[in-house]
Amino acid sequence: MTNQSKQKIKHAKKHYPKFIDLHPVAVCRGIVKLPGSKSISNRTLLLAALAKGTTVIHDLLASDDTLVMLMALKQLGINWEQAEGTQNYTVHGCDGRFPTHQADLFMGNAGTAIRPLTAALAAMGGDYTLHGVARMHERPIGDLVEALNAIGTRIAYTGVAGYPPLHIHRGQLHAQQMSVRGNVSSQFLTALLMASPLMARDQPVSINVIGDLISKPYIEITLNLLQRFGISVERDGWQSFIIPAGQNYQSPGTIHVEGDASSASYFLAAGAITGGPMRVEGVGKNSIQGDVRFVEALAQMGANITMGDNWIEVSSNGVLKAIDADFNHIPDAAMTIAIAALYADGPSTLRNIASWRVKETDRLSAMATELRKLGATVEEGEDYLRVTPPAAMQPATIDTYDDHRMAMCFSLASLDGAALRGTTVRINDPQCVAKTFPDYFDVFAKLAEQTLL
Ligand SMILES: O=C(O)C1=C[C@@H](OP(=O)(O)O)[C@@H](O)[C@H](O)C1
Ligand SMILES: C=C(OP(=O)(O)O)C(=O)O
Repeated sequence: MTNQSKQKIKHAKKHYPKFIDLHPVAVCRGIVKLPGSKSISNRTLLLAALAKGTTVIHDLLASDDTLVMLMALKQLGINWEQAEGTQNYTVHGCDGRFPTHQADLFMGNAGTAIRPLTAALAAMGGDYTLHGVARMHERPIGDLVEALNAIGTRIAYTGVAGYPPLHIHRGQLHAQQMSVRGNVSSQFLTALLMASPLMARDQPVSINVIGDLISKPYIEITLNLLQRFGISVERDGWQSFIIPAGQNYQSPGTIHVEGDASSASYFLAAGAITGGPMRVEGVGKNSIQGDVRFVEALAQMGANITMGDNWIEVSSNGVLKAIDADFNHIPDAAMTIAIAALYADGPSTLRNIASWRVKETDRLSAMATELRKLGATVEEGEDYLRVTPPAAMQPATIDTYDDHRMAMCFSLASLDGAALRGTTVRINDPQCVAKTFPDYFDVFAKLAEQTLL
């Protein structure tokens, strides 16, 4: 990426100070209009770029993760325009072949950008470099690279084997059957699925999943969007997928991005903790995002949930029950449950969340460290977390590890001042929320204001 485009991404960031102090808030009630889904935005951008025809995307997420995808597509020769003053974009598809065959692409820390782009670029072949922030170079990508190189692509590690940066050369595809491990990140399977139509010209492509697949609902998002762009996939459960030969990406014309269900979790939890009612608009019972199932966990904790096609509302009597559940299907929203657990009537256990260790930071370790600062007793297992709420929460300075979800989650420790359960929290380096929700703290503050009116 050129210095100029790096500059643009930097300027797009909302600038928060070095820390934000949040004082106890009594009740959180009101209505929040959600920003667009990160998972849907980045998939849609890439599919629109690969499609034949022009796609108009409504309500794309404005954030670091989508900016790196937009800038990468531009460098790859894709023309797109943003309608002034809106989050609506027109993307002119390349019909399966990027016009530019040489590029140096900065991927920030966006898993939804680097993984699918690696697969698509490797399938086409060329001379491409993909790199990101320091943490991106610690996030595994080896399972994806191995799956692709085994059928003839040429992806090389330019740093540490198994991790970005990567250099993609021109390979020679000699097989149509891929195998990929699914237990580190579902994004590897998503990436192969998205690149498969580029390989299935004359023969079908098959993908076998080796071992367990984590984060399964994200594969449903991928399959749903592939279908909207004209690609049908045959499947045998979560074990194997076949992309029939001769299908090309076709623009659906117009596509609308739902609100982000993971971002919804902070407000929904706020309603459950303080009583609410709290409503989010932009996702509802018709959502294609697995993270809407976050409300099942809140319901299990005793909250009341109502849902329309495009909204979700949470209220409660302010008493939350402890929970012991498997959160493999909603790894991102599960972090919000770890904070809701501070307000529960006993110890809560979050199971099957080993993938937390390879995300924006080691989230199991970070979460345990920061929850303890508030006075909670925390047991950190290899793949689980047990949180025992403190008798009274202690004021704390929370470190965020350049992880947007750490910053957003811990804002909830300030809630329920009415019941004297919330505390003053200082959130260090809050600008990290720019990854998926650049004005999160403004929206959070407005909610507290709405409540006071
Ligand atoms: O495909 C996606 O859009 C995502 C998949 C999940 O990652 P893993 O499959 O690595 O758990 C999730 O944590 C990430 O925020 C987004
Ligand atoms: C894990 C996350 O991001 P990424 O898409 O970079 O994997 C996340 O947003 O919580």
